[in-house]
Amino acid sequence: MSYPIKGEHLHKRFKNQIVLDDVSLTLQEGEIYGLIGPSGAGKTTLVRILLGLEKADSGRVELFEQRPTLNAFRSLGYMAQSDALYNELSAYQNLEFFASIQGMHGKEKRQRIDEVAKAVELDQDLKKNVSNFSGGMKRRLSLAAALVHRPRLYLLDEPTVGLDPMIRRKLWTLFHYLKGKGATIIVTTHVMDEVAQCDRVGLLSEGKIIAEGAPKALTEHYGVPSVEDIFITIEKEGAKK
Ligand SMILES: Nc1ncnc2c1ncn2[C@@H]1O[C@H](COP(=O)(O)OP(=O)(O)OP(=O)(O)O)[C@@H](O)[C@H]1O
Repeated sequence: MSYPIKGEHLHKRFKNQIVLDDVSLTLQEGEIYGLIGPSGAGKTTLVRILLGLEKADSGRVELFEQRPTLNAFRSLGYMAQSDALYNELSAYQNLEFFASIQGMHGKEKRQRIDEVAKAVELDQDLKKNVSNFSGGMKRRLSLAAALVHRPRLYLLDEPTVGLDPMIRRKLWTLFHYLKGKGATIIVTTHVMDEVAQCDRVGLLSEGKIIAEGAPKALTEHYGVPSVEDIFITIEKEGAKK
């Protein structure tokens, strides 16, 4: 079994606030791993450190079992929480830009842009300027940009925020399809019905992973109806000590 991503003993502080406190996690190839936690728990910071966009104060990150290299970064697809799109360009031009910086060109690039645009149901909107897009359309375009170079590992930070339930469901079908093709996905979410679709979840609270495992096994272990209740149970246990 190979590990597309491994973070060991990660610590991060912003000024005197401890944001990550000895976090370790290892993703297995071909799994969907959900990073769950209340607002401010440190999910985005963790994802950014795993990606190399933020530096940990201490700890170690490996991508595809090596210290991160530029080549390894080319195998990543990142969808940030806020859309990093060019508003004055069309959706097509945006995808063309992201495909080009990943070294794609010619017919392959054009075909791939059509493919990813269809996958997120924006194929009819490719000529429109992004400034005319709704929030949900921008989210979908950001996802298409993360998919365009066929990465092996996806880091998706709240990919479905602001999307209606139908589109959300379709995107999850797409995530399962990507997984079926061998991709590994780490996804942050607040949406509890999405949690159940993950192979494993890590519960992040105040900068620590307080529980990790398959959603069903976790809820059974804690004897609670939902993953959300695990946070409450652990908090109550902590308060008793
Ligand atoms: N660049 C920064 N400078 C200072 N503080 C920061 C910075 N980035 C994040 N923080 C703080 O670190 C904490 C964790 O933030 P982070 O964005 O990782 O949380 P999150 O779990 O992703 O939250 P959300 O679900 O709301 O996106 C927050 O208190 C945030 O204010």
